[in-house]
Amino acid sequence: MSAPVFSVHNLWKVFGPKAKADRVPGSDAADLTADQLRKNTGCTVAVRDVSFDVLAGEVFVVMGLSGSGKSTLVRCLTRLIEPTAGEIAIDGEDVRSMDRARLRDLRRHRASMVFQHFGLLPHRTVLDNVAYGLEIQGAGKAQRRARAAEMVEKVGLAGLEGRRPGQLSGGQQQRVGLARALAVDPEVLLFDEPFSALDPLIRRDMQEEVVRLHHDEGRTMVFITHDLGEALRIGDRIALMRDGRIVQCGTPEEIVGSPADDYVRDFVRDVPREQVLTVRRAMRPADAGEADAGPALAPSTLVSDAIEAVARTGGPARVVDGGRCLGVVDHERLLAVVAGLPLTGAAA
Ligand SMILES: Nc1ncnc2c1ncn2[C@@H]1O[C@H](COP(=O)(O)OP(=O)(O)OP(=O)(O)O)[C@@H](O)[C@H]1O
Repeated sequence: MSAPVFSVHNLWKVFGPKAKADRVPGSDAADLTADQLRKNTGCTVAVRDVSFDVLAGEVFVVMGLSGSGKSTLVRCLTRLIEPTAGEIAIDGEDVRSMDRARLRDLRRHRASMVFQHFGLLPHRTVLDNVAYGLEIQGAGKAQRRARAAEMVEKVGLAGLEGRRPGQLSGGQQQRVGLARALAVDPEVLLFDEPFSALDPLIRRDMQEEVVRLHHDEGRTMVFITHDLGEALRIGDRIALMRDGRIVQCGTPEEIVGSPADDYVRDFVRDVPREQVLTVRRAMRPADAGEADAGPALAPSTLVSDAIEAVARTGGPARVVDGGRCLGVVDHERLLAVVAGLPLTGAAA
């Protein structure tokens, strides 16, 4: 397992008069309903006793309905919003005790944010917009133009360097925002619902772009979305938030295959399970003779692909890893996944 980049422990953010807000974490007041707390103290709990790690090289998605606390949580990571209580570390360094200079360095070099509203400078060209972050960092002109040109190419905007943001589509503008964040080569990219203003096709395009960039570079990413489909497509792990809490944190397969409670179960109810769950989860132990016959599938094969293999041959398929048969999937197991039935007697 890789090392954590961000490590968050018992984090709280309570909005409201500071003297009152500071007393809420861990107190009885924290258990009041949102309405009662607001009436009694003027405070709102946006993030409530949250702990998680973001591991090096992963896409960590923070998902939840509007108002669940996603933006507040992610803004707390670099103290764009000051946390009320708890601990945050980046590469083991305490973020809450950083002074202004160190914080500036954190935001400029180590954890850059890509916002939903791209924040592009309207009178500057694409190239100059991309170079902007480097300019703030104090890089020389030749160096920043060369680096910006490389990033423009990387996000698929080659040829449009000289345009102004107003001459670009929404998707292209978002690519400029992405290139600008990448140009400073941050350790972590933080995305706050970057694609929610885009139409669905362009949005899909940008999701693929993020996944591609991630595969090419292995850069750590924290990605906020309220769209479950988006979370499942791009997330290595997903933290699902509700009322400021993380109700479940896990891989898409864990969230869809083993929802932690009724809220999560309801949230993922309409997900096509066969497109998220793998045969590793669906398989059962092989009976005598089954370990040597039938098509072989890697454990990471999606159930939807396994259905095709099993339908074609008529018999069970083997789940094979490094030459070893881990178990088998047959019609019954695969149908149980599609139907959302519990998988009893799993092989692993
Ligand atoms: N500056 C603020 N002052 C008071 N309350 C706030 C402030 N910012 C956010 N909140 C409240 O904190 C809670 C969490 O808000 P937040 O914006 O983090 O949610 P979100 O999940 O990002 O929502 P969305 O998807 O709509 O952006 C909400 O109840 C919100 O009203």
